[in-house]
Amino acid sequence: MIRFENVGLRYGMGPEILRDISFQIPPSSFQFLSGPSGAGKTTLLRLLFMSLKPTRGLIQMFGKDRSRITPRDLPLLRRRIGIVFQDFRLLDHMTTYENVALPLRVRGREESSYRSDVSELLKWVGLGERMHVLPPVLSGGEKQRAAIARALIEQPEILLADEPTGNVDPPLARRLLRLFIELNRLGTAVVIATHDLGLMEQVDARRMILSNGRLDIYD
Ligand SMILES: Nc1ncnc2c1ncn2[C@@H]1O[C@H](COP(=O)(O)OP(=O)(O)OP(=O)(O)O)[C@@H](O)[C@H]1O
Repeated sequence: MIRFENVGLRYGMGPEILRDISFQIPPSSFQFLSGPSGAGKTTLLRLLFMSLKPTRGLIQMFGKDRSRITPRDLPLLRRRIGIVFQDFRLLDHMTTYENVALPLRVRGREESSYRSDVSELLKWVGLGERMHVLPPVLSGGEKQRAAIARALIEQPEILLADEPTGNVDPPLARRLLRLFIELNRLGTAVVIATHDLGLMEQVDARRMILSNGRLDIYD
């Protein structure tokens, strides 16, 4: 589904943040992406989301060569990727329901065609009672779950999550992890960037560890 070969990345004239990174993400796989602060986890997620281009190496996304993907191709390809950013990026003037429905509305879908899907998904992440409130009223964990629901509404083939348990207490972190595992069982590939060792110990999953620009993989 996704293949990186000898990928390198530097910002501007700075040092290479990622060096000779090679890995594949198979469909329906589950992996943690870890490493010390500043190791390049967010940078690698941005390469996977195609919001950055590598400075060298080969990336294939869904069988397409990244260097041949134009800005016009991006919206369609990105629909196959769900992403949860570290800072959630919810729109404060829209309700939780409207935030989650937004990707579908932007595509011109009629509300009647997706209303029940959005409600079901919000119930699945445990926000059934909170769907009509504005994000500023939500707790950190609720915002996190709203951002996850928004990333999932288009049924992506892969979910990328940047420190999804960064701002939540351990019971909620376990609950979010169960949600990701359940999603993965339903067939979605999952990449969770985290430096929470406790979280990683709870699942027997592939670990991709970044340090000093290099990537080690433990299957
Ligand atoms: N837009 C940018 N321009 C220049 N340097 C950047 C940019 N974004 C990130 N960096 C640098 O790249 C390195 C990797 O950053 P990145 O955010 O990918 O690390 P991270 O592993 O996600 O860190 P954390 O765990 O602290 O979130 C850091 O040294 C950072 O300062």
